[in-house]
Amino acid sequence: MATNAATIMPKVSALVLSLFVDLCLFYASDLPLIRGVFGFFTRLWFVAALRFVAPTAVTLLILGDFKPRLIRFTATYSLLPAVLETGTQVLFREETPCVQRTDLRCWSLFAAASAAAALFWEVIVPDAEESDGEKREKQRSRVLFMRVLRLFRPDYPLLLGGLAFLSLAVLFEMFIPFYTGRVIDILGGRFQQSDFLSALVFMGLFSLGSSLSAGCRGGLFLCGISSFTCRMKFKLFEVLTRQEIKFFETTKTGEVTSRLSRDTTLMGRTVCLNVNVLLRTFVKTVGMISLMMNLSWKLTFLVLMETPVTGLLQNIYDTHHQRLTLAMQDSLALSSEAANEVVSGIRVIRSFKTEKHEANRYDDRLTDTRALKTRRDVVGAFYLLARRLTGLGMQVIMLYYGRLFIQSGQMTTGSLVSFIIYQSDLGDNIRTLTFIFGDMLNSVGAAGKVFEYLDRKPAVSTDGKLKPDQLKGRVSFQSVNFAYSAAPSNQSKTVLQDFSLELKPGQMTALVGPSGEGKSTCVSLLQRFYEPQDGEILLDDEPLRSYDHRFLHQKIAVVSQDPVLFSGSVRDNISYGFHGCSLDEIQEAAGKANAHEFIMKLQNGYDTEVGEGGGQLSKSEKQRIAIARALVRRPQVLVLDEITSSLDADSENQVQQALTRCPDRTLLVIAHKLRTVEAADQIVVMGGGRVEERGTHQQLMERKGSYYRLREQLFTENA
Ligand SMILES: Nc1ncnc2c1ncn2[C@@H]1O[C@H](COP(=O)(O)OP(=O)(O)OP(=O)(O)O)[C@@H](O)[C@H]1O
Repeated sequence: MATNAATIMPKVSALVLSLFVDLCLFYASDLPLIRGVFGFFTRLWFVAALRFVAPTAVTLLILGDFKPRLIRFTATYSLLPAVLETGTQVLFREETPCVQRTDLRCWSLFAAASAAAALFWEVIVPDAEESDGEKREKQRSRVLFMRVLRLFRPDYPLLLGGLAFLSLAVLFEMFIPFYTGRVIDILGGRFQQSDFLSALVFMGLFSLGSSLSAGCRGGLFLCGISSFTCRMKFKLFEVLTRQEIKFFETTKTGEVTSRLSRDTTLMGRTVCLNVNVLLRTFVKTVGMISLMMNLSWKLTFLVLMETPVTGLLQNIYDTHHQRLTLAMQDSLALSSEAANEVVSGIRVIRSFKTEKHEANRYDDRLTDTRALKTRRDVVGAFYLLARRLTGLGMQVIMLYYGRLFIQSGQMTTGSLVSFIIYQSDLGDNIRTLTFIFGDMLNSVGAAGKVFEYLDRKPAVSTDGKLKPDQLKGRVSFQSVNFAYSAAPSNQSKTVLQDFSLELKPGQMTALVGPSGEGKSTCVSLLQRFYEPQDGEILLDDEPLRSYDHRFLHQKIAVVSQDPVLFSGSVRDNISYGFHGCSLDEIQEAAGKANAHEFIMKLQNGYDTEVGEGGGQLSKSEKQRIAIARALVRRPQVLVLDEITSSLDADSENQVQQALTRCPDRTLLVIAHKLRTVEAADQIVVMGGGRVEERGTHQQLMERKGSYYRLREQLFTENA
């Protein structure tokens, strides 16, 4: 109860005080002193402004804020008398009874009319109550917009040039209708050759100036936008390549490529073009209104009355259009995602013969997009119809009064023609000005997506600095716990549990265990693709994360079971990421990997192109190039993850020999071939995310533990 009173009292006080102030002003406006000082129209509009400002100030002082609906009501209420009087004077050359004496009935009438108008507005276009979230969203849009503008900084000279030409183009353009009117007047009145010629020359000059400036403006803006887009694409690509592996596993390829190609382009274009449109429209509108006022201020006021109606139409249209456009963008993204999936998985699709199914799936998504597009177009068509009808109605009224003004000698035919040409553009310009700011903020949606990636800090940091001159290569996993997803909501199981392992320099360790026990996960952790949730992985007693990223990957080299090659020559692929190595070093590494011979038989030897993803080579050849790529950096720790599965016995022997020839290197091998594992100095059997057994082949066989029991399951060839 007490709380209610506490909230109601300030509101009642604000209302009473505002009414009091307003009534004082209402009566004061009729004082002889005021009438004596101001002219008729000046007094009307001055009092209107005071009657808007005073109650607003009172309410603000008492309540501390001013709701939009209250602003609308106060504006209508204070301006209505001035608009009515001006309109009556202009159109009928009479005064209303209300202006002749201050009458409380007039005051009540205006108050009631404004209340009715405000009520009508509330019912037709109610204020969307802005939640905190929406306010934050708007604030965020503003910040994003300013950030995009700041990123344009290197292109400011181009943009400023564009703006200068923009202003020139608009100014020149504005004078063309004026001279059109003059030509008509000259033709319709007493024809004067010199006047006619000078009007034509000016018209021609202004047209030429406007076209040239518009061309330069467009060119400079487009250059600015394309330079910005290139910069953004590069920046984004750089940031993307630094992200951790998990990011790529959880983010769809379509989404990443769409940000790189579509959103970066959209971001520069929409923001830049919106600023362009805003400035152009502003300059044009101000210029047009002044020229129109010059031709006939009465007609200008009449024309401006159309603005609230078109504003309302635009508001309704924008709300629906934006909603449908967003839905369409999402739907388009889904379609391109479906297409991407098909292209990348075409082999699987072919082998399962699901081409028809995939085509239907794509078609379904296209149908959704089309339905949304149709709805958006229908809304657009209705809006266009309503806008045309309003415009047409206004033109009829304008022509009617224009004729009256010509008859009474207040205008010439030429001025009316000029006026009509200006008017045809004015509505569009005012509409654009009213809504462009909102549009500008909405257009940063794409920028928001790009910034989301640009600001993303990789979960696995790569800012270690350690680069020792000497590295022994001792690796130890110390009580490592790891799950692919650490989020409690995610049901992903723990892959490594209290896992400890020591890899010594000069020793070969074989990691064996049933499928899915976490062998490859150990390798991924060693490469720092992921960070363990608990425990530590040390290299020469220092945590892996403290090493310089490039140094670490040079010292720990991994050859995986499914190596990836990039398009380029064999030589490029072997020296990939290890710039400055000589052909001799490359050939030496290729020799150790048993690849030199087959490379020399290729058409261009080491300069032969391997095709996209190494598609022109066999699996074994790709594998051997990948081994050479690892060996060329002379790594201290070498990891071979099931490489022997795709090598023939001959290659396997050669590689094995080459690897054992380097006595200081730490070697970790994951293999399913007993022949490979037998040679290891230590065999580690994994089970349940832990080390179950360790020892040499001989020791483990004698122990008759899990290694002995599982050997049928562990190795592809029989023991
Ligand atoms: N990127 C990943 N995201 C989530 N889970 C994964 C990921 N990679 C592997 N796993 C899961 O982690 C577990 C261990 O996988 P890992 O590939 O390390 O086993 P593995 O012992 O090397 O198996 P294999 O001998 O078949 O290669 C499996 O249950 C697997 O499903």
